Amino acid sequence: MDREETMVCASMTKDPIDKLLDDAQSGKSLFKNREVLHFTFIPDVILHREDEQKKVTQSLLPLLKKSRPSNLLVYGKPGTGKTLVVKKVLGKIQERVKDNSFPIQLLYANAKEETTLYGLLVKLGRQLGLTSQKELPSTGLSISEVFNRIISVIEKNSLNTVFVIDEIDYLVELVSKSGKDVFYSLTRANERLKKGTLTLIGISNDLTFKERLDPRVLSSLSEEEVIFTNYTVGQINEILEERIKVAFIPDTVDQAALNLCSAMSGQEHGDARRAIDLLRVAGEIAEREQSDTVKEAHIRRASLKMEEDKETTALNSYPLHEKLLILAVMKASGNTTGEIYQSYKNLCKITRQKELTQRRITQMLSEIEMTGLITGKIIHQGMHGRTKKFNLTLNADIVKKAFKEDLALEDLL
Ligand SMILES: Nc1ncnc2c1ncn2[C@@H]1O[C@H](COP(=O)(O)OP(=O)(O)OP(=O)(O)O)[C@@H](O)[C@H]1O
Repeated sequence: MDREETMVCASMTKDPIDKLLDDAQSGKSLFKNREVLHFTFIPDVILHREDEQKKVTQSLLPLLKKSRPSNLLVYGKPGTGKTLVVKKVLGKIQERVKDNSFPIQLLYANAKEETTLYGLLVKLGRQLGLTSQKELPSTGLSISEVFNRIISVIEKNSLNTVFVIDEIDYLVELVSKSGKDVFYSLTRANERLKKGTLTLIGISNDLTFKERLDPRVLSSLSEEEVIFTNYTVGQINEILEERIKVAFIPDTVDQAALNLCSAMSGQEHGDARRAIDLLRVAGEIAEREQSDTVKEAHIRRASLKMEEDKETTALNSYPLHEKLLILAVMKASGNTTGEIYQSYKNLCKITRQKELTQRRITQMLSEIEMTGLITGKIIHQGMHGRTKKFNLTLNADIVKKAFKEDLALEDLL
């Protein structure tokens, strides 16, 4: 075997892990600084949000003058820069007041990440220094006691606190399960505080959530309001252009790819988060392929991948019987509720699960329908009344791939 043949042979037999690592080390990178594409990055310039930045700053100005600002409610569609603007304004204020006698303490929690109101309050309490289980146990106290302990620390240390609660609409759900009055108390905490202050900033992307609030809570939560409008496709394009300058090596993102990315993210309501995510994923795909630039095709593939990832996450988060039911829709001989139930019972038999009643399964089908993974249509059958027919909206391969990890479903895939 001559030298060339030996090399060809070696590259054919190369360990697949080594090959990938070698390619990554020797190959060119398209990114200059990948971190700036992460959603927590705060850019120097926030484009097209001049008005909103001014309003949020004005509303929080009293902090600079050592007094308490009004509670503030910020709302607008997802990815319109709400969190970014609030964090930037608060960061700048904190920078200016850190040496004076009115230091402010920022506390941040995302209500969507918590499953109980108790959990949310504990998260805030920990940031106030109630770090031990003795000071604030993770479970077991009444909600009002947790709240009292938070208020006591603020008072004892004369703290000027700003509670930022992102996705506050989820708090409404948490509150409806327990502690209605605590939400009210939180918005009115200042009336109770003899020393220190508490300002609440609520951020929401559900424009209808206000209608679900108790009017008393609403009036104190939204003493001031700032509404974030949607970005246009052109604005998204400019936001992306700025981000590309700091994230990518010059001239590595094709103009056509940039335009497509803005158009895809701007179509619905101008979601800057989606646009930046799409660009990041496309960049990773292009880099993996060792392409010289990010092209339109990479944006399209990134969009498909993100859609698939979202569906896979949704599918995996279902409990076992919902998963069985989705597979039953896929495998049923027809698509009426009766045929799907028959198919579901078969799958229960194979997996040795105790089947649920038809009534419960019909209800479950409607619940899954609401998430969009299946669609239902009522069919009128003349004198035989009417029936509902269900279809999967997803590609069957995505379902199989998602459920592959679930050992209980092994025999069905
Ligand atoms: N005007 C802008 N200039 C630069 N980047 C922006 C701008 N608006 C939003 N972004 C970026 O878009 C992403 C989403 O922004 P942000 O988290 O502020 O949105 P949001 O309105 O709070 O969304 P959600 O309601 O879903 O939490 C972040 O990465 C942010 O840096």
